[in-house]
Amino acid sequence: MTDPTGRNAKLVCRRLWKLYGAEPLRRLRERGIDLAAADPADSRRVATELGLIVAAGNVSFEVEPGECFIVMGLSGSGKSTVIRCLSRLVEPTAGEVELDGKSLLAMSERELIAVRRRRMGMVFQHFGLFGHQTVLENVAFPLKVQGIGRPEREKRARETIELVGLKGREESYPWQLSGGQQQRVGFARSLAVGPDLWLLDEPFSALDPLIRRQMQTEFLNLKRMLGKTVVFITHDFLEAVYLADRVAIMREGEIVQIGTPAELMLRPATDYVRQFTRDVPRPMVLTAGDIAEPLGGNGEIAAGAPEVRAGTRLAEILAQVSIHAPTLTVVDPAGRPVGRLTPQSLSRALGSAERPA
Ligand SMILES: Nc1ncnc2c1ncn2[C@@H]1O[C@H](COP(=O)(O)OP(=O)(O)OP(=O)(O)O)[C@@H](O)[C@H]1O
Repeated sequence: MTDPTGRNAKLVCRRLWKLYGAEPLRRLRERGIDLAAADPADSRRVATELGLIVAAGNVSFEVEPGECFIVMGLSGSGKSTVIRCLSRLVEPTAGEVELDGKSLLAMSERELIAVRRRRMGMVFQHFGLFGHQTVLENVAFPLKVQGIGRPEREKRARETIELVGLKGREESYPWQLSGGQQQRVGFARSLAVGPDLWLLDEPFSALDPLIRRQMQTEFLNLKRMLGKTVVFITHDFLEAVYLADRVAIMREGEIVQIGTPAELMLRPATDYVRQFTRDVPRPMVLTAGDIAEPLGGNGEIAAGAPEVRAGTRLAEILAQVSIHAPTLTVVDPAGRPVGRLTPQSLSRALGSAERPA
């Protein structure tokens, strides 16, 4: 699908519903509800009256090529349901999922299996490794399923194992590895087929905090290096703001807000979102560009004002200048002025006060 700006979304999820309970579509129809056309609030109300569980209710988002899109929500909010619907491991009740403009819901079982095997890489919380197979066999497995001969699949598996930092452990069994190493095998296995969509369902939740932080950094490096389009599920807001280009916050099967980490922090749509943003160390997440004030009417910049790149984190700026510093000129990567950073905007961003709309 092409969005209004003419860009092509890699993945589109539109008006997706997943209702648990007996014969949801028939029973909703009897009550005059067509999920595709009805007002979502009416659909939800009637579904609830019928005793159905709304695991996903009217979920819509688009993911750009190369974007890391994180779905964040507390337990039971519907995150796993959504990510499973994207690959049809869970069959949606209604809605649309498109990968590169092609409907996944319209695909035959055969086509779907081919897409899953060749174009999607999936990582799960509990690693999902085969305990009786070596690291090499685990990673080569998806290639074996594709019918690729042993020499080629082992070559590719070894390359991917090296990519995730496990060179030398090819002959180990999962039980001989730490949790972090096991998840690296999970990553390698999901990447071995060279997928263009990488789906990760709470990949770090089972890891100790320190290992988790290390794996998050390595995930970011891998993601940057490989340029994959990512949909990532987490219940940890800090993890989401650290890793995401954009975050969708879910509650009771619905998306409450979608935005960049900075947008969620500076302009939370509801108190629910605001609660998550409270504990985030703002200087570590917000950048000069996020809080820059517009330049004057004719793009004037203060004469002699020191420059700072738009992508510079506030923590870095604070380490160099005092909060009482003069106004800074914010410049884009080409050095063009794009805004200004005043002591007031800086202190407002660091306090709890939100930026005026
Ligand atoms: N197979 C099922 N049958 C009935 N209800 C289900 C089923 N799977 C999920 N649900 C319900 O759907 C809702 C969303 O569940 P889901 O697992 O998607 O949430 P989640 O945000 O991923 O939670 P968690 O982080 O605990 O895994 C919950 O109320 C859950 O009980």
